[in-house]
Amino acid sequence: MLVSVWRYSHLLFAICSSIFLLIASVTGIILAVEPIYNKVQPYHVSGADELSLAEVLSTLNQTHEEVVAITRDRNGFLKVSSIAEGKNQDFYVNPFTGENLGLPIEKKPIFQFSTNLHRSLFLKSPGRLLIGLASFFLFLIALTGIVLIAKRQGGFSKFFSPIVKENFSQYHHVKYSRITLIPILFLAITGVYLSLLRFEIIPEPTVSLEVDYDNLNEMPSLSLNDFELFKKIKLGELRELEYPFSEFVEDYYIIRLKNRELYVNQYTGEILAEAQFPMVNIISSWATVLHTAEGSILWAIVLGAGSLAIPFLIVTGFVIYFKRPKTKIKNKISKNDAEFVILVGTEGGTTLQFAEQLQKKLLHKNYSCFLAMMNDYDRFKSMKQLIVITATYGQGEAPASAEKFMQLLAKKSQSQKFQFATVGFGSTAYPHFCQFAYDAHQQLEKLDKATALMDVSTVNDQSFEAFQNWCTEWSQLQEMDIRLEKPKIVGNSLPPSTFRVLHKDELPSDETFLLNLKNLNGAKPVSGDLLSVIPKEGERERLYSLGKLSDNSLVISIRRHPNGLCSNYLHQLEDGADLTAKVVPNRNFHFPKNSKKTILIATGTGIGPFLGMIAENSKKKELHLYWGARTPNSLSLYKDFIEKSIQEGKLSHFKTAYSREKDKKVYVQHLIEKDKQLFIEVLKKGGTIMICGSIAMQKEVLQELRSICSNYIGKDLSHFQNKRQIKMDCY
Ligand SMILES: Cc1cc2nc3c(=O)[nH]c(=O)nc-3n(C[C@H](O)[C@H](O)[C@H](O)COP(=O)(O)O)c2cc1C
Repeated sequence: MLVSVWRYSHLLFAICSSIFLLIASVTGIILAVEPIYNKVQPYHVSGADELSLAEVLSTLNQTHEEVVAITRDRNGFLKVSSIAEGKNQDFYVNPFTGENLGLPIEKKPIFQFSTNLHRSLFLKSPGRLLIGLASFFLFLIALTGIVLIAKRQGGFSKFFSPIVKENFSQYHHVKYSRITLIPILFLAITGVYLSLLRFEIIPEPTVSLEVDYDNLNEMPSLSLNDFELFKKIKLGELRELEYPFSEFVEDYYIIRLKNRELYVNQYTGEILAEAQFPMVNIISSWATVLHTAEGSILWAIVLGAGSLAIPFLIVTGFVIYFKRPKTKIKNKISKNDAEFVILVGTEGGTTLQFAEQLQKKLLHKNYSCFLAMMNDYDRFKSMKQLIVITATYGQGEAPASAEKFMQLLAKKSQSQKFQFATVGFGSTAYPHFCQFAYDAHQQLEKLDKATALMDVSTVNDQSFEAFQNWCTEWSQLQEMDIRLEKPKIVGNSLPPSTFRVLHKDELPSDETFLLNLKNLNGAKPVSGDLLSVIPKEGERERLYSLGKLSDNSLVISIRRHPNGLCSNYLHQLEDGADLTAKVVPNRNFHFPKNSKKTILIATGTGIGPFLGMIAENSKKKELHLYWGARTPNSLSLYKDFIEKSIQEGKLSHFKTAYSREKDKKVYVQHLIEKDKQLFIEVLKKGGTIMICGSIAMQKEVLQELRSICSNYIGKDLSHFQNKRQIKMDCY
């Protein structure tokens, strides 16, 4: 079924029931305290459950005047009902000695109030019905939620794989719903069951036993201690025992155990009648225990946690929904009049905002442009150019608004020829980076009438820079000049800060330099974050990976391009000059705090963020650096730093691969192949591998890692990518 159907059902059920669920869960949290409060009362006598009924009854008969009934409650406390001096009395006893331990626990007013609100909202039957329905909705919410998590994680087998942190609400909504799923399901199912019982939709039969009064015997008259049955029944099995009403043989003991009821002759100890409780009664008893946690501190805590999670999940769920960018599309040109058709695949709505910028600019330049979701693929009579801009979800699957695209492509053929271009929005934090964009592109290539204008372009983490780069390339092919505006959604960078240039280190032969910067105000970046620089007003931003050498010293490693506007702008900055730039958080590429062993792989200027990570490795965790460059001369920029770090124990090993050494070309993937034992060990022990540099290198490295994983670990690389053991920042 379509993800959108599951998602809207999940939301609809939550909207219908949220108020009642909030009331039920808040009162549920209070009521989870009651069984704990009861259980800790001093009426428990350890070992008593092993006593036989015969032993307990003879002790009670000796110590108390006229016992009429005994009850063993779910806390394991034994309560005696007796008549003393003509008065009825209830009290707890020590089953070994018969000692009176105290009066029955009285329900506290707060628990009484919460119980009434929890069960019926103080509205009697209509209230009970509403709460019953809310439980049913909770069950449906949990079911649809399970499917949504499975779809999000890429299948039921990956249900508990680590979650990529997109934002607070989304991350914690999934995280806590997974943890509390079991108690929530139990609460929902047992809640529905108890409501059905209450409304007698599930009838609870009563057991009726028949005694053969014509054959009652008073002989042989035995003492209680000699009743075979009473010697066999342990106190732990007992629920309730009623004494005979009188001394007439027609009156008998009534005994209720966990699963059956018995009548027993008061003189001979013979069983007069016996019946198993019907299955419904046993299920009802379990449903009550599971719903109320009576008698179990542990289960009360588990249910309390489940109740506590419900308001949290309701709030974060609504935040996710309301924060979602709007996905309504406005078109001035009809689909059959447009030469340019932009189709969007989105789930969270952000990709649409990028596409809207492109549509806006095309319309502004008087090109006829139509924008729609990929699920609205149709015959577009005037289309000359198709632009597919799509996110990827699950494990490389289509987002909600593109789920029908592949089928529609096959169904609705265009009558004219057209060109197409595909842009994938995704995140390298996921194993199948932009997979759906590649799949859609491949499918389009198969159409007779369609010709690909360019290869698939990818945009990592909604990078406006990457999208703008694609747009520049695409518009040049159209002989247009399009400069996009940043969509509002791309606002997660911090406000601009001023950075003072402390020092510049240069290697002219490699056209590479290092800039040491000091942040004069504002942002506190972490190594791996990005520095966004706009070299000239109106120009697009360029991003550089930051390394944090100390609180006062940041570093970026830059390759100077002959006509590169930004690299030349940065290059001409002298020591002491100020630079205005923004820090863009890049949380998927921060140094993993909990990884005991980490391998860093970089080529060229990709080493920049790693310099910071090494400098910050004051705990001297095992850290390996693999670095690829053209010649050994390229190392001179970093040599001193690396040697010092090795001496200080901040870097464990350093290995280089040079691609332009006389007769042997070595690339980082060759080093990985050679050192595969280390890579196997790091992956197996939960360590992390971080990759920074060119996309081409990333491809080769991933290929090498993939074969190590399948040949030597017996697992797919995606297993480790899912566990966030592979982190990448490649460009
Ligand atoms: C549950 C989930 C699964 C994702 N799976 C992938 C994936 O397999 N490959 C990928 O490149 N990106 C994946 N992403 C990242 C999204 O494609 C990316 O954040 C995109 O910009 C979202 O665009 P949208 O807001 O238009 O839906 C996933 C995101 C989420 C929340």
